[in-house]
Amino acid sequence: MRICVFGAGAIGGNYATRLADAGNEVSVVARGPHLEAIRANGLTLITGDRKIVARVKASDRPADLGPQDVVISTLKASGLSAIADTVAPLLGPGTPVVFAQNGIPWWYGHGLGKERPKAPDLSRLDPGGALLKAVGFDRTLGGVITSSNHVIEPGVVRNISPDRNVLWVGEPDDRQTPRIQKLRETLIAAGISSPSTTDIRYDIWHKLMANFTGSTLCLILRQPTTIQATPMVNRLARRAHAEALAIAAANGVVLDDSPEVRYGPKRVYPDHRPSILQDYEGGRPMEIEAIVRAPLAFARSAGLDTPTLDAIESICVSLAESKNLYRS
Ligand SMILES: NC(=O)C1=CN([C@@H]2O[C@H](COP(=O)(O)OP(=O)(O)OC[C@H]3O[C@@H](n4cnc5c(N)ncnc54)[C@H](OP(=O)(O)O)[C@@H]3O)[C@@H](O)[C@H]2O)C=CC1
Ligand SMILES: CC(C)(CO)C(=O)C(=O)O
Repeated sequence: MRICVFGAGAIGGNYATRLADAGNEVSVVARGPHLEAIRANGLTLITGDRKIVARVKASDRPADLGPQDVVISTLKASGLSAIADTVAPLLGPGTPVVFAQNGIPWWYGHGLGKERPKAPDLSRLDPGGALLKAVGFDRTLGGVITSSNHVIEPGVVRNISPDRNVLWVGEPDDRQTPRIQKLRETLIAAGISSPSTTDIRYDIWHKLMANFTGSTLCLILRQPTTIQATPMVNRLARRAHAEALAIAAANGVVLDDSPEVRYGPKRVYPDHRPSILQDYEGGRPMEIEAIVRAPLAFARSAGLDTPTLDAIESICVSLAESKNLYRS
């Protein structure tokens, strides 16, 4: 399969290396020293005691890479304008674009079943409707990630969750189409788990519980995910979690996500600095809109009180704005 991974950083580097190693014709859109290193030495993934090196075509100009069977965007939600501006040369007549990311995606309101309330205004996730114009809903596929990765030096990605390396993919209206089936088979053959899903929004909200109620606290405390093992922080995470569950439920997504499993004593905390904290520390634009503010827009449209999450929101926004990494 001809696959372009657009934004092959921590997550995309992991997926691109595995997909290339499995025999697909993989190209990547990357930039800066990371791009130079990929061109010089290939893309390297270190996972457990394995080291996989893949030679992939790499460019910062999608026009160099040509039409694809599928494009997988692993850009930050805050960086998706790159897709809007430059994706066109990667698109053949039927090329789908998977938006693999954390948080509420820009297309969430499209394909929403009638049994669920209308989504709130999410236009800040796609300013000016640029993604809609450049990609369109027909090509759009959702992608939900569970995998912990860091770019440890240009061209080299370390995966610290070798047993959890998942990419759920789904149509916005949850139809089980041949293109979803084929994509899942391709991912699975490359060692990326891709369970079938009949409700991609369930997976979006389920993953969001980790980022909205846990990564945000790591950001505030500038600590890895292990902070949730501290009793007082753990109580705060549980309060945030209860509010977030209520937001999802009010929007028709009833999650099977018990606080005991997510924040209970049996939980094993990987020593991972969540990507939103990595961005803050690295001075990169932060996914505040998709991970914090959009979910709270759902709370407001449902008339819910969310005092804990409101406090978390105000601190996260203030931190991000203080470094110019987000603008309200
Ligand atoms: N990292 C993790 O462990 C996890 C991340 N996620 C989610 O996955 C998504 C991707 O995150 P992650 O992989 O960490 O992000 P990264 O920043 O590591 O990867 C994105 C890559 O895209 C590059 N890029 C951005 N804009 C362009 C452009 N215009 N042209 C070429 N390259 C570009 C970035 O380059 P540059 O560095 O120069 O900006 C970077 O290398 C996010 O939604 C994140 O929340 C989900 C689970 C875990
Ligand atoms: C949940 C977590 C922390 C790891 O998968 C993540 O999504 C991130 O780093 O953004």
